[in-house]
Amino acid sequence: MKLQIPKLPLPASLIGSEVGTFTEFTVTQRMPDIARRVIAENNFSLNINESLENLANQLPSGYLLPFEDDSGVDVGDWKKYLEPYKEQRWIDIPWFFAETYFYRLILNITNYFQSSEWQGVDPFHLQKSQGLKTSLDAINTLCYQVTQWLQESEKSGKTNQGVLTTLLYFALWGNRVDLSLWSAFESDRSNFDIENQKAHILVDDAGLVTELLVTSACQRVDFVVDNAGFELICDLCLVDFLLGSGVIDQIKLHLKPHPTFVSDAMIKDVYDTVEFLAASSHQQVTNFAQRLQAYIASGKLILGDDYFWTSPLAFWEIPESLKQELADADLLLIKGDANYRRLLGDRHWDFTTNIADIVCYLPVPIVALRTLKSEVAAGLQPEVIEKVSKSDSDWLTNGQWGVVQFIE
Ligand SMILES: O=P(O)(O)OC[C@H]1O[C@](O)(CO)[C@@H](O)[C@@H]1O
Repeated sequence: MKLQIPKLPLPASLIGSEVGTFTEFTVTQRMPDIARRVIAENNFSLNINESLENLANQLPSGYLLPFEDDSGVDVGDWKKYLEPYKEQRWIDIPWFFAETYFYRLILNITNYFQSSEWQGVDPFHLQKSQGLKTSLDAINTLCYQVTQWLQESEKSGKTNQGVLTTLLYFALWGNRVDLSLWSAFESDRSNFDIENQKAHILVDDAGLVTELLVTSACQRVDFVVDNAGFELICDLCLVDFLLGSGVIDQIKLHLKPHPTFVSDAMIKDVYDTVEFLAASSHQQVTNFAQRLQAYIASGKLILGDDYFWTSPLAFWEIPESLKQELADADLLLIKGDANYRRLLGDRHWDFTTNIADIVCYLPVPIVALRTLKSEVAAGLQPEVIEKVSKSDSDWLTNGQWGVVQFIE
């Protein structure tokens, strides 16, 4: 029988008061910057902006701000989550809690849930839409490429495992902080530098994943989605190929129920993205949008959200109903750094810990596609750690290194 929690004793959580860490830098500097960017990029009232500024000021050394009832359906849950941390400083509580609460508090302050002129206003809308506009060339190229791959697979009557691997890599690198690795691809699509991509992957189980998809009778794959923007496009290309080539019958995307972590995708972001693609002047892009619309209309592509995904809970604290739903899938694809942190409970595991001894609580095989943007990891070989840390002192947080980790 599957365990409900990690097999190993839990190490300490990452917290903001760990001097000199990226965690400290995030809580004391990056999060205040994000709060101030919300002020700059929106037209909220003076009152709201003052409260956001107050939040920004409190983060480096101040105490958690109280949570006012704002008619969000998760208010009762948050009151419970907050109980153990009352009257504590932001830098003294677990980092994952601090971040999820911070984003929820921004919505609380900006009246996201309350009936007011700001109800439903996504404070990160500008950044999400810019993410799409700045990657137009890469989107065109990628859509063209996927269409070709689909045609080839239709002609040959079989699925090219190499193509699937490449699409998994796209889904992985779509999560990078910058798109510099794409430059070769953009200028010459036949010259997409797979070798260079591979050299930056610290654990690469892509072969195991494509083998599972192609050779076993996989019918449904679920994605725990991360960011809107270019990353979501890469994910949707993988979705398109899996459904269009008939490898998989059904895919469910698990999305966030409200704005969080700046660019995390919600159901409305998927629809906005499809609309954006449908308005393109390039036929390969509009065709891609039409295929996505058809998958959604036929129920081959399902979009769902759940408040667990915006909660401060570790992955093993997943509600039973959602866990049962994930059990319907043959493979769970987990995207991005924050979801990976949730998988590991955002704790100080030794980086060489067998990841299967931590993530032993899910009812389905999973693959984590994650570029490293935090000091959390497991399942790395000691020689890999030695090599990468010698070549890049910021390897844990600069988003230039990735993992494709499969756990059965
Ligand atoms: O979009 P991703 O890959 O989940 O990255 C978000 C991550 O980035 C960070 O903001 C750090 O850069 C973390 O707080 C978080 O884990």
